[in-house]
Amino acid sequence: MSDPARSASFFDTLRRIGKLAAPYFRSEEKWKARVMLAVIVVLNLLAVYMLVLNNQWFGRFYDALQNKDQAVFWREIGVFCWIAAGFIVIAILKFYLTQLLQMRWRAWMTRNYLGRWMADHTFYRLELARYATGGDAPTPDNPDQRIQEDMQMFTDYTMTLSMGLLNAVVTLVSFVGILWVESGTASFTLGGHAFTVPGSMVWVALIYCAVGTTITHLIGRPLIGLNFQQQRYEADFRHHLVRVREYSEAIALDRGEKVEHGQLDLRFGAVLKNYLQLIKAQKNLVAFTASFGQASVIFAFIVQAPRFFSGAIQLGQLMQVNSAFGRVQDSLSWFVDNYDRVAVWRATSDRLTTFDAAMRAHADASPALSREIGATDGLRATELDVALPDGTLLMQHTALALDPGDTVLLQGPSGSGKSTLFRTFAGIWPFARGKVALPEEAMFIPQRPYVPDGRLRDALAYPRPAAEYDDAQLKAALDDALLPALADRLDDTDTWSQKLSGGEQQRLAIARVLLRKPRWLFADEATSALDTAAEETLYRRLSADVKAAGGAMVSIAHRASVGAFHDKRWTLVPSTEGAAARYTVTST
Ligand SMILES: Nc1ncnc2c1ncn2[C@@H]1O[C@H](COP(=O)(O)OP(=O)(O)OP(=O)(O)O)[C@@H](O)[C@H]1O
Repeated sequence: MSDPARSASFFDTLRRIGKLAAPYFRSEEKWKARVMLAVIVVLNLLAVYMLVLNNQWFGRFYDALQNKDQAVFWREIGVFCWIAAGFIVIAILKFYLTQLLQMRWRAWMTRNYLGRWMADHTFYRLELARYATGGDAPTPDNPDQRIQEDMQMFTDYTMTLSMGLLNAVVTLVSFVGILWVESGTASFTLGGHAFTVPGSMVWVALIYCAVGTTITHLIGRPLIGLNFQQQRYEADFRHHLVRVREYSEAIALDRGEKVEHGQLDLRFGAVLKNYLQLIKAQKNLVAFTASFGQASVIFAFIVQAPRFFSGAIQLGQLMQVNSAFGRVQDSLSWFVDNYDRVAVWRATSDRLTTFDAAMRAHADASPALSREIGATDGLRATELDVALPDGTLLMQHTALALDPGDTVLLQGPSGSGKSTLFRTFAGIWPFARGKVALPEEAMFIPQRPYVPDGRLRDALAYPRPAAEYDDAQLKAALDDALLPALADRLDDTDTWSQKLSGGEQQRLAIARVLLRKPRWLFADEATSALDTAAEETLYRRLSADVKAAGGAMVSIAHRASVGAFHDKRWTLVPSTEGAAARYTVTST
């Protein structure tokens, strides 16, 4: 995958961020969102106004001190209390509303992305697309991280950084005026010419911060790419940990701990290596920003010292200029202070942009396979081309038909594409072309059924709600699928995918079929883990059920005994040398 953080220009990134942020403010929640944002902006402006009041207060207060004017001193203490109270109320409101908006925004964005990811098999196809060649659509890694972490970071950073920038700009505008007036005119001679500079401290601040920003950018530039990589290494590490947990039994049986440990070490090593580089880059930046910050504490005093000691200005004015300089310098240093965060923000939004673009590309792609439901009495596949993600053709110009009452055994060598043909019929395989028509949606039993954790009745009814069936129906399905021992455990909650044996999970998948009673059934190695007697009982039942319902069944099975329960054969035969596709399908 390309690294957009490195290639995109700053304005390009801003455009991307705008594109990611805008949909929420145009969504069904737009009025709530816009009003909240407007209030937050007003609160930020008010906060700056309080700073201006505070600066003016500084002037009056220090003058009172210098003049030893007690009456003014106490009056100004009272004024300060009011300013401080306003400041506190604004700070609380600002914090609360900002967090609230951020949370709502994240919730909306997460739901929106989740909806798009789960729709139209996008979650499955994006995984497939990672191995595909030839497409120019971006291929995002670790969608889980993008949905769970990036969304939170994006909304957080967008809010805090944009409000911070707004604050900086408004503070700058407000205090530049004060600084201009209070810092007076500087006169100096250079090369025999006398110069007078109005608002001298404004220029000093500008030059000071321009130098600071440029140096920051030069020192901090590597952080953008490093942050981008860091998130990816962390996600890879986490992903591998999850895989070890999921396949714990298989790994333990294989004695694969050493290999997995090595793999985990490798991934964690990548995390650490990048992190070390990140720390080093950050250290340089911290060294500079800390020096820059410290220098600014005394910088204005040094520049103003001659005017103060010559008596041209009072202590109050000196303090006011110093505080105004501090504010101007603070705002101009926004970039210096936030470089780190801007780098993370940029990396996060780049990752979300890739994810968004991949989902869009998927949604916009017109499927090469036309799939029609309801227009025929049976399955009709015509001109069917099925390929692998890398473009290799498994079968070409294939025509297949399935009529009510048919029971077909799909045969062929391992890896020839039997399951892939099922995926094509199901409409989830994107590398297929041609036409498939079905009378209604069929039910598929995959090679490895998915058994969710939780209550047994939910796992049995999956993906339908368990409430659709009563206890008698659920128990009967378990009995008929040769799982009577589970019939009394409908309300038990467990990690079924780890507790049930392979054969029990296959029987649970068959129990689902018996419960749903589909007319059109595609079973992929549905009984491969069962003994022959159980296999015979279940196939006899399934075949009788679909025939009675006026439908049909296609099964993939390697065991010859299964053939007895099927009237027809579809066979994938290796093609002759030089043929475009690897296999040809014969129907007998
Ligand atoms: N997601 C994928 N990405 C790349 N190749 C894939 C993917 N899924 C399947 N394939 C490849 O497609 C080919 C056909 O796979 P498929 O599972 O359809 O074979 P099969 O005939 O059902 O095999 P078996 O009898 O062993 O189950 C195999 O070479 C497999 O490696």
